[in-house]
Amino acid sequence: MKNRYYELTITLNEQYVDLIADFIMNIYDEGVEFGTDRIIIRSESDLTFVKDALLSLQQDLESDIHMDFTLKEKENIDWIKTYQESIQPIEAGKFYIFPSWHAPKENLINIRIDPALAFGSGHHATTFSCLEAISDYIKPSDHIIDVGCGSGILGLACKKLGATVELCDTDPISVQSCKENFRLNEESYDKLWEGSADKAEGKYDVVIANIIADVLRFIATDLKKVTKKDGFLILSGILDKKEKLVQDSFGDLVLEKRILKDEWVTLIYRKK
Ligand SMILES: C[S@@+](CC[C@H](N)C(=O)[O-])C[C@H]1O[C@@H](n2cnc3c(N)ncnc32)[C@H](O)[C@@H]1O
Repeated sequence: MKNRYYELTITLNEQYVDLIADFIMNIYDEGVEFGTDRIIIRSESDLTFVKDALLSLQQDLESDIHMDFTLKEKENIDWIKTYQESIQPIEAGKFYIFPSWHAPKENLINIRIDPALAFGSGHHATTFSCLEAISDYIKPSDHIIDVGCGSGILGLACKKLGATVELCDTDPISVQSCKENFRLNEESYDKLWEGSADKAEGKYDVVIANIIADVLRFIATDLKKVTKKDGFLILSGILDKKEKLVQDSFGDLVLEKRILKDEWVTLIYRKK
């Protein structure tokens, strides 16, 4: 891609737009945009030849077609590069989350996630706090479930710490994205399904659910049921104004830790 491009604007009477457009398309057919009283052509090559051809057409026709020309040289923006530069890697707890176009980092546990349709790039406060909690709470011997896995980032983090990992999500796009991210990171999960915690068959040392407060309340019984005695629940996605409601639903457990980041709360419970 060149650093600059040319933009030729031809302003003319509306009734001649089609006629001149046909002529232009015969000599140049890339990057042509039509308006009611103007035609704009963009190219990385100099467009003076199009302007000259139109001037000589005007003379040959000896008609009253009047055209004004503006030929400008403009800066070319590499939108892909600009977009990629806007997605920066992050460090959360023991983890370094980075997109493919960045290099991994030494001395941290690397997780490669490319932005996609599923939630979970690590940039949101809820995912970030969960990654911190995972850094502190997950042991290699743990069997965990990531309920509402999105991109699979939290399950991947647990897998990288040596845990046995199951994941689920009610959204099929998330399930697909989770599969792709495990493949991208050359890791394998132990189980993955479309659906929620009610379809889980086992009991887990740690249950992780970063879902909004109302859903956490709705599936509270299932989340508690699949947690082993003395196991932990890492609950996130809770807006501070909804925290009390979630605490009410999980009041029969022991609240071990509370993390607040921006207006998002993460609660870590232990089942008695
Ligand atoms: C905020 S995202 C979290 C994604 C990822 N775990 C993270 O921490 O970045 C919440 C995910 O939960 C899923 N979800 C919503 N309701 C659910 C439910 N009842 N059971 C399982 N997953 C659910 C959504 O489809 C979404 O992918």
